[in-house]
Amino acid sequence: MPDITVLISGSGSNLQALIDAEKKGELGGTITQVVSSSDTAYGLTRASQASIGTKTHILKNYYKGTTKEDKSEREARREKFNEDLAKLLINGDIRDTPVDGYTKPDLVVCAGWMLILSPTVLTPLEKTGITIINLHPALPGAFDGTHAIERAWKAGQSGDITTGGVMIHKVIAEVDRGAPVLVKEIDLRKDESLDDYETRIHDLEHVAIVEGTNIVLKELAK
Ligand SMILES: Nc1nc2c(c(=O)[nH]1)N[C@@H](CN(C=O)c1ccc(C(=O)N[C@@H](CCC(=O)O)C(=O)O)cc1)CN2
Ligand SMILES: NCC(=O)N[C@@H]1O[C@H](COP(=O)([O-])[O-])[C@@H](O)[C@H]1O
Repeated sequence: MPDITVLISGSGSNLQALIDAEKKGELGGTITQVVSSSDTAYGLTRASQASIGTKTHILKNYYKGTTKEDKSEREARREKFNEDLAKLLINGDIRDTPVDGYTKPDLVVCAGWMLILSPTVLTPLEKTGITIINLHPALPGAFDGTHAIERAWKAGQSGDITTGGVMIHKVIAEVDRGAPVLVKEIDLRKDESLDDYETRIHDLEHVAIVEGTNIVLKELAK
């Protein structure tokens, strides 16, 4: 079975959907590690409870000793963060050679990973044959980036759009513009609260993340 690494930054409810699918024999791969950009992410607890190995890779640790005004220094630190993330995923640690016993993933799933992956990450992974996909809580070409759920809801309430949704897409340098793997639409309802819309979106995500991951895993098996 293909090995999967899941990238998270927060609650990990989509990671939990993948864990639950694997437990039920409904996931075409094995989640072998979870990498979090936050050391307080509840998703780390979910992974540990499922006996999945976890690692953290935290940008603020690279920024230590700098301030927001140190823009060029922080850009350099972020590049180092990205270089090390690529090594972490490929080698199992931020070293240059593979860790004994570590198996690199076939697929990386961004499930609420809230950092832009630069070419410094994407290029080495592509060269190593690792596919990366992402879950985004909006439709292709709409509301790229962060806070997409609230932005779509506001557009629905103002009547600008009548359909929202989620997608699983391949990850490329251009954020949220990679080829869609799976798109699921829902209606936007006038006078629906943001909380209620968000609940419907999350429910849809938990189906889409499993379905979309399985679609890609089937592609990889060809
Ligand atoms: N190169 C790519 N990287 C990532 C993609 C992608 O499609 N291409 N998808 C994202 C996930 N995501 C939306 O689905 C997303 C997450 C975060 C951001 C963003 O602007 N992050 C900021 C920090 C924001 C914050 O701290 O609140 C940043 O990285 O500086 C945009 C889109 C995963 N990465
Ligand atoms: N642009 C990326 C983005 O907004 N991702 C969103 O982060 C949440 C993670 O939830 P989770 O940690 O409970 O899985 C999900 O709603 C996901 O769509």
